[in-house]
Formats: sequence, C-alpha cells, structure tokens
Amino acid sequence: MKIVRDLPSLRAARAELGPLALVPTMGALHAGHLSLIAAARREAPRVAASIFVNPLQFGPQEDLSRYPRDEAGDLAQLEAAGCDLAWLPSVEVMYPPGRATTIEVLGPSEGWEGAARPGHFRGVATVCAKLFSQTGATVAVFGEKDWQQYQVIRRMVADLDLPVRIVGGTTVREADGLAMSSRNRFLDPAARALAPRLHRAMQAAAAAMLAGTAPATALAEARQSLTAAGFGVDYLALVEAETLRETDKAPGRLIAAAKLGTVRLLDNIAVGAG
Ligand SMILES: Nc1ncnc2c1ncn2[C@@H]1O[C@H](COP(=O)(O)OP(=O)(O)OP(=O)(O)O)[C@@H](O)[C@H]1O
Ligand SMILES: CC(C)(CO)[C@@H](O)C(=O)[O-]
Ligand code: BAL
Repeated sequence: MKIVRDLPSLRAARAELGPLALVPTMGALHAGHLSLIAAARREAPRVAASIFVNPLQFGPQEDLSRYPRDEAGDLAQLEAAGCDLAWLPSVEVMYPPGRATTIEVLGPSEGWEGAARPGHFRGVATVCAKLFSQTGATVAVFGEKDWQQYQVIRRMVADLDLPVRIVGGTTVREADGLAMSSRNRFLDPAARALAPRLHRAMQAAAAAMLAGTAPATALAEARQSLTAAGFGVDYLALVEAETLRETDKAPGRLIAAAKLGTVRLLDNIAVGAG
C-alpha cells in the first residue's frame, strides 16, 4: 500500500495505479469502514482510502480536538483490507492559506444534521469535492450510516456533473444492533448497554408503521420510550429517502439522532422500500 501525504506524490501514485475507488474517512477505523473498502474493491481495480479529520465540518463547540486518532492502527487495517493507496493530507495541504471557496448543497442538507450542526454539510461537501478532484476517483463509497451525508454527496455530484459514481455501503452493526461508529468508544459501560435500544425502538416504529399505525403515533411512542430510557432524542423522523423531506407515509427512511450523556448516536433504517 502506498502512503502519500502531499499532492505531487498523490498525482504520481494516481498515474501509476490507474482507475481508483475512493473511501473517504476520518480515521479511527472499524469494521464499518472496512466493509466500505471491501465494497470499493468490487467497484474498481484499485482502492484508495483517505484519512482526514476535516476541521471545516466541525462547529466551534464540537469535538474536533477529541476526535479519535490512530494513524498506525488505521494504516495496518487498510493494508490488511487490501487498500492500494492511503491519502493522508495535513490540514495545511488540504487548506492552504488564501482558501476562498466552499460548496453549499441546499435541499437534502437542510434540517436534521444540517440544523443540529450549522455549516457541517458545507464542510463535508467542500472536502469531498476536493477529495474527488485530488484522487480522480471514478467511484466513491459512502456509508449509509450517515444517510443524510450520503444523499448530500449524491446531490452535489449530480448538480455539479462530477465524474464520480457514488455507491452506498450498508450499515455495519455490533451483534446487539448498535451501528458501529468511531465515537462509540466514548460510551461508558452503562450508556453502551443502553445504546442498542435506539435501533430496537426504530425497528419497532418501522414495523408498527408498516402494520398500519400512523407514523406520528409510532414515532411519538418510540420517542417516549427512548426518553424514558435516558436518551436525549434530538430527532426521530420519517423522511423521503433522497430529499430528506419529512413525510407522513411509508416508504421512507427513518432517521434518528439521540444523545446518551455526551455521545450523540446516529442511525437510520429503511421503512418499506425507502
Ligand atoms: N457502521 C458503519 N457501517 C458502514 N459505514 C460506516 C459505518 N460507520 C461509518 N461509516 C462510513 O464510513 C465513512 C467514514 O466515516 P467516519 O470516519 O466519520 O466514521 P464514523 O464511525 O461514522 O465516525 P463518527 O463517529 O464521526 O460518526 C462514512 O462514509 C461513514 O458513513
Ligand atoms: C465523508 C467524510 C470523510 C468527509 O470528511 C466524513 O464526513 C465522514 O467520515 O463521514
Ligand atoms: N461521520 C460524520 C462525520 C462527522 O461526524 O463529522
């Protein structure tokens, strides 16, 4: 596996390797990321992964400084997973002084994570556009776990005619249903024990909706049971899968963000064909 940290080395590696599928990450890799590497290997002859904790997508009160980092462990996992190229730009390489361009995707970025984290999707879209352009990837793989992000990137690529195909990877879960996430390591044992209830409550709400319960009723019940269990529910909503607009009938995507202590969990599932 080639490890590159500056643009001239990336360009040379790209020329040598040929068509690439890219998996953008912020590191602290887990089995969810590795499933995206495996998906990428099915999409193109060579696979690149980027590791970059993107300051532009973190608000001033957010956890940029304590975001988990483990470069040596990440590189070992990428190598073992059959990754051909690791792109590890520094903040200075990604954002040299004088930078004046950002990308703003409206539509699917409005609401939910976009409302909870103002400016977040501007940072995500900007860095992803740069990663696509830097690597020249023909395919990029994103986890469905961050459903809204996945739709924002699809929208951006369609709107800007970017020459990259976006592929989604299904959410990898722990045995008890908790969606894997780098931030799960911050759950204390009591919170870790409660955490799978989020997915269970979502599954119950989805099953109720498919059995004919009005979404508003099913969602209110799920919210109430989660709040009683100790979750701070930020949102739990049925939305149109691509636009992220709230809807009152399935099919759709059930999306949620809920806090346990200081850890914010995200999850989503399809309801019907959503
Ligand atoms: N459990 C998972 N299953 C599949 N893909 C995942 C999973 N968790 C993250 N991903 C995907 O991996 C890519 C990189 O995500 P990132 O590095 O932010 O990891 P993360 O675990 O989501 O971290 P965070 O704690 O910030 O949510 C994204 O496309 C994300 O959707
Ligand atoms: C796509 C991404 C790597 C952009 O920084 C990040 O938002 C993430 O890890 O999901
Ligand atoms: N997986 C989304 C990256 C973030 O939380 O900033």
